[in-house]
Amino acid sequence: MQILLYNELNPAAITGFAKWRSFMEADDLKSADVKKIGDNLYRARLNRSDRLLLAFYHYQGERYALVLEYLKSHDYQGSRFLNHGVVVDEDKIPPLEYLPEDSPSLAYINPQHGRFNLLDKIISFDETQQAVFNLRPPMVIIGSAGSGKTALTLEKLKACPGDVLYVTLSSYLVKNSRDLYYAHGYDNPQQHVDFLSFQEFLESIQIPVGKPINFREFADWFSRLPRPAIKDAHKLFEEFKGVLTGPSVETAYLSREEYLNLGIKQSIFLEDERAAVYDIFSRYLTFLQETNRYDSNLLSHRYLKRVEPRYDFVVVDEVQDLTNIQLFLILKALRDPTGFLLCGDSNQIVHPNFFSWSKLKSLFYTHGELQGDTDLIRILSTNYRNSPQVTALANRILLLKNARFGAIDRESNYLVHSNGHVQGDVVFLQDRDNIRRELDAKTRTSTRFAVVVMHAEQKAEAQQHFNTPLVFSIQEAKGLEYDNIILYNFLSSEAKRFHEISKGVSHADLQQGLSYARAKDKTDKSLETYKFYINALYVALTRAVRNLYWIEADAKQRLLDLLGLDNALDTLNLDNQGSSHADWQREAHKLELQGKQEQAERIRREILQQQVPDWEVYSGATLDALHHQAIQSNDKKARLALFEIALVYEDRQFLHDLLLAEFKPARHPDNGLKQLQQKYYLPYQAKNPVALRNQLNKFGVDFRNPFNQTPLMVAAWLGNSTLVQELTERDANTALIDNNGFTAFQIALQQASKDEKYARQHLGSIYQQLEPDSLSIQIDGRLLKLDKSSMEFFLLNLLIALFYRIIPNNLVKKGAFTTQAIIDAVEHFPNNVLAPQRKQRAYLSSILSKNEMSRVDRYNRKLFYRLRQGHYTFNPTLMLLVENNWVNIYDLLKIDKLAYRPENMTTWWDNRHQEYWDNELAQGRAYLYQELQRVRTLLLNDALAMLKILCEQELHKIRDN
Ligand SMILES: Nc1ncnc2c1ncn2[C@@H]1O[C@H](COP(=O)(O)OP(=O)(O)OP(=O)(O)O)[C@@H](O)[C@H]1O
Repeated sequence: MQILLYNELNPAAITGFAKWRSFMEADDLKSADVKKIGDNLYRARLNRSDRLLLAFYHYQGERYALVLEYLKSHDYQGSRFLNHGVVVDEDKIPPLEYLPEDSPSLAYINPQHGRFNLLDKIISFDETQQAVFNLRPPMVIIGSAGSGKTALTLEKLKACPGDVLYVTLSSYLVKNSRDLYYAHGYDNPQQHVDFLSFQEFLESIQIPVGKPINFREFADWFSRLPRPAIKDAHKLFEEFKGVLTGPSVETAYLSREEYLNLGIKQSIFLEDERAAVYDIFSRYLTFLQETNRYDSNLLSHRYLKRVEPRYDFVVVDEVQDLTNIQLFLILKALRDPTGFLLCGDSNQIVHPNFFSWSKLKSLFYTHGELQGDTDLIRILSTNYRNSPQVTALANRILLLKNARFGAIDRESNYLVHSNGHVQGDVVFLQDRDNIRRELDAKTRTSTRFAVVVMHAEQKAEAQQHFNTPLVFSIQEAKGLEYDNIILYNFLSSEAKRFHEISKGVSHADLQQGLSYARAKDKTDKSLETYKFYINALYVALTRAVRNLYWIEADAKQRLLDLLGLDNALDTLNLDNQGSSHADWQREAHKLELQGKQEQAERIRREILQQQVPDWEVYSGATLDALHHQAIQSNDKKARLALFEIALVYEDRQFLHDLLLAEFKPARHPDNGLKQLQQKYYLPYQAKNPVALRNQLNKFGVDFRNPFNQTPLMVAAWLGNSTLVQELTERDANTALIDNNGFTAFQIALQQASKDEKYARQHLGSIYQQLEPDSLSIQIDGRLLKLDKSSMEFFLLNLLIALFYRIIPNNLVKKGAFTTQAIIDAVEHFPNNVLAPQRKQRAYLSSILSKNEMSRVDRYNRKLFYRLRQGHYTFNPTLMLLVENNWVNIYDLLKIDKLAYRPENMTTWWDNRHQEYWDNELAQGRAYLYQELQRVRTLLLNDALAMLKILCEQELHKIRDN
């Protein structure tokens, strides 16, 4: 057997490793003392106290033992791979006698290299990947889709200490990469990583005023222009982004003269159209201003003055999707201008954005600190995702592109080898009724088949034949992957253009391989547009992991022949393909995260047949209306509803109002609670929650009950870990809030802080599922993402959860949150939720004071305001991103709702001495309001004074000139 070692392990530091290794290599399991402790997880004994964790795999007939972790002194508790709290009773486990027969196989193992890397899965880098991994930044990694760029960059990122940024355009990719980085409990105290979308990166410099403009809004505005000389909104939008505002880093946008003088290959519009384009562009600038929208290129240019160097290392993924100015802005955030790694694939550009690797290089040499001929670029050419059959076809497209247009630059000039661990097929089909019917009938309910067309307008036609909700235009398909892709009339819809593209190219040209030569016709004005069509085709078919079903009405097109597709089948026989309800729910969720709302909604409507509940959900305005109706008019139904809400949210004011209105049940909240349980919450406590599952299927996983709670919130409230698990598997949204402003996670923290049994028995098993990845906050007008791995994330969530419970009783003494209150709240939290060192008084006090808003500290998140010594409340200017809206913390948590709970009283509705305490608390609340207002005024005055100084400086400058 062969032994591979996790790349972060140092064998020299593992006592007894060499001896143990020799036992394993000789397949002597007995001497190596191996015992199975989990799913493909084994422990081996090195000596009396130290252990190794391993897993077995095979690859190409060979067996491998992969050493994952070195556990000193039986430290199973500290393992990344074991559930915290797990007890491994070694004496009770028999030693392993034979190697497991069913060990999983790996897609690839590099026999030259005794190491492996680990993200969500084991990765053994091939020689090229390994060579890149060993390089020092700066570097640029180019590779086809599925060549391991993201995997490699993330591994590279882990090796960089300090403040690190991972940034890319798509927020879905950001989430994915973040999950890969933290997979299997990865933790690196040497670095602080921000995972940001480009939009978030802009917001982290300063939250812009207004909203970013998107194509839909642009097209809407454009359609209202009186008789514009240019008709194509999409093309214009691309020109504005890619030509007028994107490329230059010196000016925000090209002047009319500069634009009119652009070379023939620098614009997608002909010379005689450009004056009209510029006229529309001028109006576009006014439109942006008038509607409070911003263009991210123009904003990037403005932010060049504002961005500060704050990162030691930056990774930019999918760099080809960014414009020069956007990239330039990102790199200006570097402390050392050479600390970057960019990766991308110019063949995947489906916008005419004039990107080329050589232009990118010149950006660094002209504006960056790079000198001479630093060899920045590395190419990855093995594909680990697509089947060899799909890769072979993709390669022919690259050859054709090269033969027709020449190399755009040397760096885009490479073919791809398939790793070949998945096999598939390319099936070329005639566009006939029987074929479409067969495909539709067999695949319409499968999440593994998607239809791709060239233009958005073609989707309607495709949808007449294919009933799957998974129909995408090429713009939408970018970044997606499916086992099977149906390419529908991709060429026939643009037959003329593809005919142009294939003109003058022969089979012999494609035999010659790639050559680095310029395009045959240098004045070819349509090059950039054609490049878009050929790239679109490349992107479309590389979405197929295994099989491609390519249907064309005109199967005799020259380009098809060049690709070796000369014999279209006119019959097809497929096996029935179908996916489960849960698969479709997951698919809808995934598409939603990727911003593909249209397809996600179709899945929900047509496949999941989701409905909107027929009951009223009370929150915000509907709750106010209910209150009015219940109290002002003698409406029994409304009174009962308000009573139930009072019980759910422990709202003393509502209860009080109902008592005054002589609603009798309000005198006996305990009876009311019992009925409430029966009426609403029993399904959540059932062992086999059939009724609840029916509701989930009917209304979706995040439906709201009348009290504005989602099923996940209720499950968290009850501490029902089986249900939390089931809901998380159905992708329940952890970011939603109830009427208290609490997420399911905060509800669990609140319960655990007041109930020892809950904390000990339930919190540990639901915590990770409920915990959102991060919390976005706004401080000093800038976005900050508090990652869940940080203590600030934990503390802020905890204090939000404790707000209504802790603050009132302290406020009557003019106090707020104290370290002691936090210690009491987390006392029974298990160690996997909060490590013992994080429960220590000194540590908790240091986190509170480090994040006090006036404290000078590089990592101060300014979360808290010190009301008096040892007493903290939230910074009054703190904003949180809640359900996609920025909300001030004191609009989320309402000071008016604070209610005093005397310690000697057993229930929250006990109203003895209420008047006295209400009075006391009213004074406390007035004090808190006053204090917060004072802080806001101080900050405002400071800001005004600063503004005055800046204005005066500017005035002086103007006068001096
Ligand atoms: N050496 C390897 N051995 C096995 N699997 C690998 C290897 N390198 C990459 N992979 C896997 O191949 C898949 C594609 O990798 P990755 O997503 O990093 O590619 P990419 O180049 O970023 O693709 P895209 O441009 O489409 O985003 C991933 O599942 C990754 O784990």
